[in-house]
Amino acid sequence: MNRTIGFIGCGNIAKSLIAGIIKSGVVERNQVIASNRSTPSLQEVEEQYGIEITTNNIEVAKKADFLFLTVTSDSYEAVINEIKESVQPNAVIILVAAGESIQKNEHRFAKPVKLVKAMPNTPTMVNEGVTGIAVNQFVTESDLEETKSLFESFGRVELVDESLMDVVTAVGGSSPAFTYMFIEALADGAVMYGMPRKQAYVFAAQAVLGAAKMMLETNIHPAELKDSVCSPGGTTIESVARLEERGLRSAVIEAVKVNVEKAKQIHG
Ligand SMILES: NC(=O)C1=CN([C@@H]2O[C@H](COP(=O)(O)OP(=O)(O)OC[C@H]3O[C@@H](n4cnc5c(N)ncnc54)[C@H](O)[C@@H]3O)[C@@H](O)[C@H]2O)C=CC1
Ligand SMILES: O=C(O)[C@@H]1CCC=N1
Repeated sequence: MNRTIGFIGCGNIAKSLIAGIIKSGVVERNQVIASNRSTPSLQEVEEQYGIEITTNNIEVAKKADFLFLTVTSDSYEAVINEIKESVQPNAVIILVAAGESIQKNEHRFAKPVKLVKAMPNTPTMVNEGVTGIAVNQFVTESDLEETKSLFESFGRVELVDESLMDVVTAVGGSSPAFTYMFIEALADGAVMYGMPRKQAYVFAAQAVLGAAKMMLETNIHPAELKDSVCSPGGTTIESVARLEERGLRSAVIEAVKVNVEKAKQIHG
């Protein structure tokens, strides 16, 4: 891709996206530039990925064909006011922050700009991301194709109606955190019975990875896949019954609910 990719804000999600982009080879290292308020995270990405770094947001805005706004939502207004006169007229600006809508940010730019609302997740770093995207009316078909191939270079992409973006935040953006909690708990159980912790993490993480892959590759309903693990009179159904008793499913559904409510609060 003969494009410059810019990041304003170089925290956790920017670092995951930069890793995904560089590892995929979709652009060369010298086609990626990132800015941040402070330097430690910039030095980290410079050392690890050899990209260009700066503490000057305007420099990034001037250079970027694809401009990721990877600061948290409380900095959006200030950052947009700082850069809005410097962005390239044809730049595609990618809003990554939870609760930041296309409409709110069109008002901030106060001129026609190509806006993409994107909600990625950190597994982007290892080429297994999932990103939901929605676009405004100034994004052309070819911009959309390029944007999709950028995100596809490090994972899956789903085009969604913007009204579903807070749900994407919960089920795609935040859910790796819930999954790590599940993996950790599974490993804790194994450690309780004497398994070395390192080995317990291998079993727990690989089982989660394998189960997810099996579902995506076979398209079999998760209930059917679960049933095929539960041998009659066996061990698994004992655990399934206990997880139901302790409300695993309703706890997870509640987790999605509070996530969506929080995003709505950020919308204002
Ligand atoms: N962490 C994640 O897994 C995901 C995060 N997001 C969204 O991305 C946004 C950023 O999240 P994180 O990366 O987790 O936060 P973070 O706190 O790790 O990164 C934000 C970075 O922006 C920098 N920053 C703040 N104000 C700035 C300014 N005026 N100019 C330049 N840099 C500035 C901070 O120094 C920090 O390094 C959030 O709004 C979040 O909703 C979206 C998807 C996944
Ligand atoms: O915690 C957050 O607000 C962001 C959104 C998705 C993942 N992290």
